[in-house]
Amino acid sequence: MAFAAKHYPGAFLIFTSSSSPQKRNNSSSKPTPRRLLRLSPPPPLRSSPTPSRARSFSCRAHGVAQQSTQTTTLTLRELCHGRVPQSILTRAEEVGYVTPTDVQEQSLPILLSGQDCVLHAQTGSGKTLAYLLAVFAAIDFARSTVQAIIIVPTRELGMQVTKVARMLSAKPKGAAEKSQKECSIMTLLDGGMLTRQKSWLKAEPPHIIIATVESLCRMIDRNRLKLQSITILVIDEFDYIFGSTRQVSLLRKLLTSYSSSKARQTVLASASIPQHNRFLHDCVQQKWTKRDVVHVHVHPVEPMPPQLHHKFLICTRKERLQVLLQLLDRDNPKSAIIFVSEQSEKSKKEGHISSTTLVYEFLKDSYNGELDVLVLEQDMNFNARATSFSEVRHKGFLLVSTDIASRGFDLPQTTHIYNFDFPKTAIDYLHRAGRTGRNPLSKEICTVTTFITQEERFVLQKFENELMFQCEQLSLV
Ligand SMILES: Nc1ncnc2c1ncn2[C@@H]1O[C@H](COP(=O)(O)OP(=O)(O)OP(=O)(O)O)[C@@H](O)[C@H]1O
Repeated sequence: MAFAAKHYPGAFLIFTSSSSPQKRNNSSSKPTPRRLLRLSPPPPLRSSPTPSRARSFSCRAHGVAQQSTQTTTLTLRELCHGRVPQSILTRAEEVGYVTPTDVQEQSLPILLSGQDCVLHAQTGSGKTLAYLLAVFAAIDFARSTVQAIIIVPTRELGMQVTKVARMLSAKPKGAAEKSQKECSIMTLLDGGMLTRQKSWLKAEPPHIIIATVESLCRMIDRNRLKLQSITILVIDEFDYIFGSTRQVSLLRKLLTSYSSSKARQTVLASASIPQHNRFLHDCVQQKWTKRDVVHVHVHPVEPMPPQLHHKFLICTRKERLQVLLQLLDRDNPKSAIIFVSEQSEKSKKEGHISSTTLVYEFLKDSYNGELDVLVLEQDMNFNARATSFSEVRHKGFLLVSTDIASRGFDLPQTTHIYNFDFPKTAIDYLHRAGRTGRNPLSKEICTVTTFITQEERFVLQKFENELMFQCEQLSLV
């Protein structure tokens, strides 16, 4: 750190700290990553007239000398002490959140100090709890104004985050009836007229709003909602929202015109940030965040959870359904998600059957009611989507889905992922694979199997290099 500060004043600083010895040992059997963590800081962005003061924290430097041997044995309660209300911490313990995960351990001191933060850590690593604790620390329950906004890319992720937030803000067991004012949480998600929310905003504004960017901006544009009192703005899966041409302009408005980065704490979370140095620079330049935004980058040389086993199988498209059935029989998954590609507009117009329907119908016939087969895709109406989403929550299932389920979906019982159709990009692979292995404190092995044609082997190899994992070939018997 001293070296970086001396040689690159005002540039990105990379801090390297080790995780606990136990956690380090877990990764010792992993294949050697093909890229090593760069320990020296990148050169300053000379083209930038405003030097960025963003800082990067990287923990668990893999395969390089450790600069620090610091280990944390603090519990979540100790990490949050004096910042997060006691009732929230008690609830967190009641639902089983006692030991912090790596990303929580690294980010909470920064988040709870009120600094802007880019949370960059593997899928299933516990980013949601980290930012929710920061939200609860930032709001004053006694004030009836909207103080926190959490932006999510999809309705399903919004429902999930709301569930966790409400679980944390519920009254702890045995707490006095009126120990403190309750935290109210409203959702503004796509689908529906949001009539109830309009009256709610008028009568007594909630403390926290969890919203998709389009629904939130619609409320602001119609003067139903003002953001002058917000103290914290979180954008979950922000790289996905920035990547959507429909949503990006609204997001920019939200970050700069509807509220100012100076007046709020801004937290951006994702497991994938392509060109993250460039992105941090943009955050400062575009005034999406304050200049001292911190980049908490956990496991930078291991973008995917270590407990995932990656396999691939070469077969023709015609063989795929039968091969899927064979694999399901052999793997006997507790629960599995089968990812298929979204049907193109052209294919719809030509009247072809979608991959989702094809696989769903096939599996339903094959299992004949023995196993719950569900489907989720963009084109379904919101009620049907909500039904599928709540049905998969509590039991074993086979969920056939497009990439709509690949971001943020937390179904910890999922033991297997099948890429029935090949993911378009390495980032898509990472997020699909990340729907399994979602118990950050467990070492249970979960499997990701990708069906490819001979021609697609080359592309999968590229994904392996980019995401630093190894894929084992399965053969057909
Ligand atoms: N401290 C903790 N102790 C035990 N379980 C935890 C802890 N923190 C989070 N979890 C659990 O880990 C799982 C994954 O957490 P979460 O959904 O926050 O991951 P994420 O980092 O947001 O992943 P993604 O990038 O895929 O959205 C959840 O089931 C959550 O309940």
